[in-house]
Order: sequence, then structure tokens, then C-alpha cells
Amino acid sequence: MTTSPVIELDAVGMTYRSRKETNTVLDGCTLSVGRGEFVSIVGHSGGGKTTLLRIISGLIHPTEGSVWVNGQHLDQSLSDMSMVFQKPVLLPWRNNLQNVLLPMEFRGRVTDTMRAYAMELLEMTGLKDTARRHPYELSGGMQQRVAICRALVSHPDIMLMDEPFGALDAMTRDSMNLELQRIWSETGRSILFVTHSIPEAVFLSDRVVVIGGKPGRVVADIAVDLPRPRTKAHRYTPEFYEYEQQISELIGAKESIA
Ligand SMILES: Nc1ncnc2c1ncn2[C@@H]1O[C@H](COP(=O)(O)OP(=O)(O)OP(=O)(O)O)[C@@H](O)[C@H]1O
Repeated sequence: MTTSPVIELDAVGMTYRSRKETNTVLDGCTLSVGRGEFVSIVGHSGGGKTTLLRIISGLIHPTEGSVWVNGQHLDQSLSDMSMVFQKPVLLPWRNNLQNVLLPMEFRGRVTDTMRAYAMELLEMTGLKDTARRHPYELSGGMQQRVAICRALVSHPDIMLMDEPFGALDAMTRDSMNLELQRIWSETGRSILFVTHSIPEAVFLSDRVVVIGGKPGRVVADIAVDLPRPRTKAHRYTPEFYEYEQQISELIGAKESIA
């Protein structure tokens, strides 16, 4: 995809320092995400993937290099990003619609238009009938869909997703992959997605970025040239399997990957 990048990282490095030790987690990471692109990050456990997302979200500052969002240095950027975590982190005393609307409440008043859009998102993710119910009445997969609606409600340019389906069973995860592909294609968001699952990364992504080594570096950036929309049947094609193999070998620890 030849679009101007919404996220650009130039030689980003991160060293965590405490009184007792220094731990260099990332070194010289250069990568970009184009507008409307779906990019996954894979790599071994502890390799710095979450650290990279936290840097891009502005939660922490890199100790080396620079980050640009929509062409502006991250410090000056007004760009809108939202984050989805491994756990949905919903407020149990609020109904699902109120949970989705939470970011709008933080920004001020919730208008009828916002409420209507939140309902639209719930409908798009098959949750319209659960709007007035509470999170504890939903399955884990449904709760994660509420969290995704909450991340979309502010019309963010960019969604950062940190292993959002890691806690789900295999079947729910597969259907969430299909769901996310549909949401992504319908909303046109740029998504940076961290996962431990190579099949999930291949299935969803335009590109898969492999972080490897210690400290973590970008060891490969692989364009996934498979037709869209992807279906479950694509997972069983030789082309899909070849991508899986290539990425497994690059990570070099095939058996530790889900
Ligand atoms: N706030 C912190 N202070 C000190 N060290 C940290 C901090 N956060 C993460 N680390 C260390 O940075 C390294 C990378 O952690 P990170 O969570 O970014 O990796 P990851 O690739 O997301 O791991 P996983 O796949 O297991 O979730 C680990 O060694 C971790 O202990």
C-alpha cells in the first residue's frame, strides 16, 4: 500500500533504568504504518512489543530516536489514537453502551449523535441487543467487542491493539479475527496490532513486522500479499502456510508461538 505514513519510528531505542539495573529493550527500531494499513508486530516474549506500543501511544518516551504521528513529532501531535488491551477493562457498574461512551464522557458532553454512533458500533459488532446489559452478562469475546467499540467511538485515526484476543479460546478468536477484519475494512482505521499468534498476524495484516534479538530490533517487515476479504479457507492455502513458515523461522522459536 503506497500511502503516507500515519506512524513513523526512526531508530527508536528504549532502556529502562532503575537504581539497580539498566535494561535495553529496544534498539534502532525503524518502521512505519501507512494510512488505512493493518500492521502486526510479532516476536518472542519479552522482546519489547508492548514497549513499542506504549512509546507510540505516548505513555512512555523512547530513550533514543524519534516518533512521528501524521507527520508531526509525537510530542506535538494532536492525533487521536486509541488502545485495546488484552483484557477488555470495562466498568462493571456501567451498562455496555455507557462503557462504549466513556471516552466521550471524558472529553465533555455526550451528544445524541455520539450515542447514535455508539449504538451503530454495537450493532456492527452484533451487540445491539446487549446495549443496556452489563459487562458481566456477556462472554469474554463479547466484552472484547465492547472494548473495541469503545476504542472506535472517538473516531481515532489510529488503533493500537496489544494482544486483544490473547485470552480467548481458539474458536472465539477466529471469529473475532473475522470481525476485526470487517471493522477495519468498514471504518478505514490504521491499526497496529501486537500478537503472539503467527496465523492471526498473517490472517489480518497487510504487513507483519518481526521484532527479534536482545535488545529487540526490526528483523523483518513482510508484506502479506493475500486477497481480501480473507476467509477461514485462506488459512489452509499453501500461500498462507508459506507466510507462517517464513515468520516462524524469522522469530526462531516456533514452538513458543501460539
Ligand atoms: N516499566 C518497566 N520497567 C522496567 N522494565 C520493563 C518495564 N516494562 C517492560 N519492561 C521489560 O522490558 C522487556 C520487554 O517487555 P515488553 O512487555 O515490552 O515485551 P513484550 O514483547 O510485549 O512481551 P510479551 O510478548 O511477553 O507480552 C521485558 O524484559 C520487561 O521486563
